[in-house]
Amino acid sequence: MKNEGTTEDAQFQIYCHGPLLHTVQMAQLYQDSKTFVDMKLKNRPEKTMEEFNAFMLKYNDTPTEAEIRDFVDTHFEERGKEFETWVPNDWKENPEFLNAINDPDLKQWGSDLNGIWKELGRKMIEDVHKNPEYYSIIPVDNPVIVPGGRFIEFYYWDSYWIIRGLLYSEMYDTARGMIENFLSIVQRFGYIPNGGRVYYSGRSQPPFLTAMVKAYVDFKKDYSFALEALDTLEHEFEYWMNNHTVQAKGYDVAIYTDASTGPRPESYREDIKTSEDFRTDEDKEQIYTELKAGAESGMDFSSRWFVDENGTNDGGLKNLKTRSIVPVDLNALLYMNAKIIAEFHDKAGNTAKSAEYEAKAARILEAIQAVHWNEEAGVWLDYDMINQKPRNYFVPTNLSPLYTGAFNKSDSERISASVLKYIDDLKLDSYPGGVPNTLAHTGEQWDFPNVWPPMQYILIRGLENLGTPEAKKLSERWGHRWVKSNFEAYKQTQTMFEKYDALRFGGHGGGGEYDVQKGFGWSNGVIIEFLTKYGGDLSLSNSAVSTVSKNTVFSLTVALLISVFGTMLGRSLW
Ligand SMILES: OC[C@H]1O[C@H](O[C@H]2O[C@H](CO)[C@@H](O)[C@H](O)[C@H]2O)[C@H](O)[C@@H](O)[C@@H]1O
Repeated sequence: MKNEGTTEDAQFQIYCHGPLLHTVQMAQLYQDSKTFVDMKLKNRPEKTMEEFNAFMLKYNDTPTEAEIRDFVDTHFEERGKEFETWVPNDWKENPEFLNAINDPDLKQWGSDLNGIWKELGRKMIEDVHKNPEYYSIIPVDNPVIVPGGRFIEFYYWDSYWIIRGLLYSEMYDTARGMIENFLSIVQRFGYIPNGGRVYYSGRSQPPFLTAMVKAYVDFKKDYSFALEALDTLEHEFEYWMNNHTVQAKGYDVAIYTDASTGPRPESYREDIKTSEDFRTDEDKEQIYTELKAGAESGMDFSSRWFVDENGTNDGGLKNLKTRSIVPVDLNALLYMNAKIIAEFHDKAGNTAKSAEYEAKAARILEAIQAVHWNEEAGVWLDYDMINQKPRNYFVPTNLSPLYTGAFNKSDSERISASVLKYIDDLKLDSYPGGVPNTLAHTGEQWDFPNVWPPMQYILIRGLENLGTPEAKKLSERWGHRWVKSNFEAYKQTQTMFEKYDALRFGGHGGGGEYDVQKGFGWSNGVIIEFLTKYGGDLSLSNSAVSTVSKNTVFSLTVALLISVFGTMLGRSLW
């Protein structure tokens, strides 16, 4: 809640929480709930609120849908008004990475993807800076590359893969500008919101800012940028450690959570519906928080966050218990952040500070080992604080410590053997379209059979990082397959999707609360990096199917049958 009577409060009541938002969103004027909260105000927020109060009085608090539509048309402009056309001035027709690609069709695709950056660029008009209270967009100085589709503003963790892609495309100024926006947001708000809208306040996304700075510095060999950013990176790190940690098994561990009130503004009606079976206001508020914590994890939504009465991952959104599950990835990421901050301090000659962050990293590593490593499963697992037990369900993040380096390198051989056995036991190598996000068929978008680019990246780079010949071989195979499968989808549709389908080579994903989105920032970023990495060896003339194991056809048939039966029975059989 903001100070009553202020402009900020009126803006908050319109876009974040209050009767106006409730009235409009429940009237279901638009197919996508996000449309309304992206619209610009025609008058100052205080005046809009005054006129809304008069409007409600006139219609006895029960205006019809047509009257609400009329109110919205009179007081709001269509979405997208905050941007002007912008072509990044550092865009290059022929960045060097294209020369690393041998296959002519893949090279052309790389060039197409490089061209898509121009379509995904957004620059705010001057009026946003002068009159920010008329908009839900968070003003930032530099233009950004957005994910695409309905996502016309920055998203925190998406930007990591977008920035990496930009760096391979040699768009250094755009990449740096986006990082500088994030640094300034941490300085202004203390943390980075989920996305670039005021209605995303109260929750963040997996913390990748420090890794963004590291990526930039590694590309440009420009440590001075890291040193300028260092205070802010520490600030963000401490924000997570101070506001997101709980105790599990006697260790301080981080969880995803949320600090706002009410349903998600951008999915308001959907959250009200989910809360219908909860009786008290307090219980409704609890489920809203679980939903928003799920959004903070980036995996909104997934059986990963369901805990039913038996302590399993069965159920649906009503069973969300995001805040009671200690997530492997968040703790692994915080470990990586502490290590990078220690490295930057070391470069700056701040020996004591460097040691301080090394010690923080060591404590996080100890907690990851004690809370998440599971000898029986042979991998890291999320931890259920309600039932005080590990959650033995597959999510790619179970392998995320490999990517962030949160494992004991001297143990690589042993870890490699057990992780590869885990992959084999779960037949994770058997899906032609990539490794699914979970094995639970719930209809949620972060569940089976959807495959997400950031998770393929973390798996592929993590196995490479593990460093044994077997792990590296699998990493490469999955890398090749991911490129070929994305290419197949592109060849058929001329489109890059936000998510793909494990069961179909070249198939795109679906499910969840909105239609599959096209564009798409992180998908393009991951492919540009992988084309650079594998482009010398990859050829489209090798049959796609030859890149997957011999079990594929059998496993695929079984997977399809289970999916079909699961859908017929209306529940997960996975
Ligand atoms: O409107 C529903 C949700 O949409 C976003 O989440 C999804 O898209 C993001 C942008 O690509 C991505 O970062 C996230 O992982 C996706 O699940 C948004 O981030 C959510 O807060 C929002 O409720």
